[in-house]
Amino acid sequence: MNQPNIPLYPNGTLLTVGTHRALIKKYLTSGGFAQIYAVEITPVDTYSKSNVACLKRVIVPTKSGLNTLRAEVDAMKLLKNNRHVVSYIDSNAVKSAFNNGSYEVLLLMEYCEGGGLIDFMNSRLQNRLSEAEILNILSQTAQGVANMHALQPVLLHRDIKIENVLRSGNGEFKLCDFGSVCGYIRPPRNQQELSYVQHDILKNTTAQYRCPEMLDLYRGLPIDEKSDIWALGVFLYKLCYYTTPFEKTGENAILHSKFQYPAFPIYSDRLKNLIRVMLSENPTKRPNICELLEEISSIQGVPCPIQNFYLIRAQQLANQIQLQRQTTVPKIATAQPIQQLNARTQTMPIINTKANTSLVTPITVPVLSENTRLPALELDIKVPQFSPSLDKDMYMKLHPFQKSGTLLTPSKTASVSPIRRYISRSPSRDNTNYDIQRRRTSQYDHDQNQSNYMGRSLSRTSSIKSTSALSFEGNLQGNNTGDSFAQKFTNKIKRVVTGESRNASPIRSRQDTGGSVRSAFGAIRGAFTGSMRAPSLDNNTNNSMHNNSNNNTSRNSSYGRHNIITNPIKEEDSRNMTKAKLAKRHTMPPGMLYDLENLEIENEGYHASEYYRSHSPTKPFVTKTTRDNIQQRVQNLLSESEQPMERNNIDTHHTNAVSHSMIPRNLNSREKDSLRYSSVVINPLEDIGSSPKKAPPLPFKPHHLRPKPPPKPTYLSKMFSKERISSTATEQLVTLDVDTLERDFRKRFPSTLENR
Ligand SMILES: Nc1ncnc2c1ncn2[C@@H]1O[C@H](COP(=O)(O)OP(=O)(O)OP(=O)(O)O)[C@@H](O)[C@H]1O
Repeated sequence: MNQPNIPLYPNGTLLTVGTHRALIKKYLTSGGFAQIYAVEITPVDTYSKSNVACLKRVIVPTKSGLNTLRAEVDAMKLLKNNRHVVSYIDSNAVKSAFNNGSYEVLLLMEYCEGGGLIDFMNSRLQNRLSEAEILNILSQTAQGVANMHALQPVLLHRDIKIENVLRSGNGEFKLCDFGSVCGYIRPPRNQQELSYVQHDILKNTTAQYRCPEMLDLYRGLPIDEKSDIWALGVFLYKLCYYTTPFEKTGENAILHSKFQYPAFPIYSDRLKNLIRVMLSENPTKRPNICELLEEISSIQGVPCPIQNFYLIRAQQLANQIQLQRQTTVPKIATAQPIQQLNARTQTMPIINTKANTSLVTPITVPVLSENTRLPALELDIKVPQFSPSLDKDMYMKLHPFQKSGTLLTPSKTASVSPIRRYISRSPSRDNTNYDIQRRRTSQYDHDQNQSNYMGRSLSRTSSIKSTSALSFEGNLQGNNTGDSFAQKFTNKIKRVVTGESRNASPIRSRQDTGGSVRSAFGAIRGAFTGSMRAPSLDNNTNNSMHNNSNNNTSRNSSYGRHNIITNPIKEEDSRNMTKAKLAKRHTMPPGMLYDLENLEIENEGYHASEYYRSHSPTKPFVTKTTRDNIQQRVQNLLSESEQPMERNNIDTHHTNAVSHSMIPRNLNSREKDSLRYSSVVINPLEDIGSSPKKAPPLPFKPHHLRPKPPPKPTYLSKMFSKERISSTATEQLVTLDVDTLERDFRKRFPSTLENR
């Protein structure tokens, strides 16, 4: 849309804008599409209580242009009365008196006396912004963005940049220019859609702020909230260094997120790391807006200004599933409560950063509405603060979120950010900084603890701001043993879905390194499809709550075997699932997996992943046949590893650590050890059959240098006098006659037994 050359309104011009009258006081500037004026309005704006406002005048040459303007106005209406969004006051559209057939749109909004952020930055060319100032600006801008991302369906800004942040008279920063807003953009499914999306992106975004998935649509990734996070990353970089990270390097650098930090000015590693994670090439590795705000607040040492609405939604979803399960029988009863639930909104408290910390401003979180877009942060009811005087029964009746809301502690502790779990203190350009290994110790209870994690790569799966602030009902009762949120969340969801108690849940192991919010969703999906996650995938360990059959397995764990607790009923299923998952993991870029899986589910059989895999210029070309081959190979590997093998057949390609059952009996202990601990990285893409690598021949060890085996207990020498104990023999050990054992024990420790 090009701005036609039209004369400016002279000062003193009186206009009618919707229900307001506006008197032109001063022409301010012209944007790419608009003239901007300071005006005096009557009646005064109810939100700002001011009679000074800003008038944006846009000439729209065509009707389609009018639609674009309508989208901007609608977005502003949705985001009205938010502290960090330029607030909408009124608007109208009239036929233009200057250009035949064109329209003139007048948009009244809150006046930002402080001008643009760009002006503020220009005033600090010599004395660059301090880290505190940068964090303050970023936090306020991110809060504006959070208002958009909290909407359902989500609203993307798509043009976050320095130029689109303004400063109010009292120094607050506000997001403006909603002319590019849109919803989630699914990956285009054909060439036509692709051209359309490409054109739309070129038109509505700013080159330096475009994310990799916008530049390379063949990646088959959706354009979602993470594209705004990328733009915020560029925004943050520019706040620090007054230039964008890809200013000189261009598109190729954006595609692979290659950038450097200038030596000056000097900022903390933590801030630099924040830039790094926000500019992750893989959108799933970028924090969401809530996680971002949690981290910013943590660095600032203030409470996080918002609650993590993504988690709240997940909890609501879990609640709905529980409700659905409870009301499934009889079937007729299900429809009504679920519909009612969908139409409802849940009020959540939100803490204002700058306001008195005791003040709890409720945030309305829309509950899974299907078509309606609901405003995110409307003022609604207040949630009572929990105090000892609060009636316990009343507290128990509260919604779980209200309960957790009552436990919000606006102390420094609450500001501890879980994002630190996955942000390494030392900046690195490697995206693999996200260590998916879960930390087992208590990490985020205390500010002090934060220092313990300096320099460590921590899990990003835990994305809740603090256990005290957001923990679910069940978790509030237990002490925080350091299990990450993801684990608790997975357990919670699983319990919600299956109705089983925490103790009985097989996914409670501390060594469950696979737990994540995603796995929780997997559980939800499992509930929908009727297939819960395979227990063996959870890599559970010894669990005293398990039944006797499991105890045998867990006991084995002390002998260095994998601590996988298998469910005898589903063992076969779970093994198949493991194989399939392994095969799939090996054939796809990990970041794409989840999106593509979802995409295919959404598109009901439309194999978008196939399409994009075969068209992507940046990803290796993996056809279905190749993938099948790989899957086949991985399956072969798995089945081979289950077979006992002779030494000559042992292919160290196949395994990292050779299992006991694979070690032939006729080897001496040294040979066995060297086999057991030989570590070779599996490369599933390598053609296994073509070049089998054999274990290097072991050097001969003279007999006198070999360690002498310890003397065998008498009962063993009787029963297995000729053969060494095999792995199967351990089972027979357990079935040994008690009398024999006691006799042997008495012989070895006579006094102990006699004292009894
Ligand atoms: N509410 C406001 N208060 C004060 N100044 C404003 C306000 N809104 C806009 N401006 C000023 O006008 C400039 C242009 O506004 P805006 O970005 O909304 O117009 P635009 O035509 O969409 O511009 P572009 O598309 O080039 O970003 C802003 O950069 C800012 O300096």
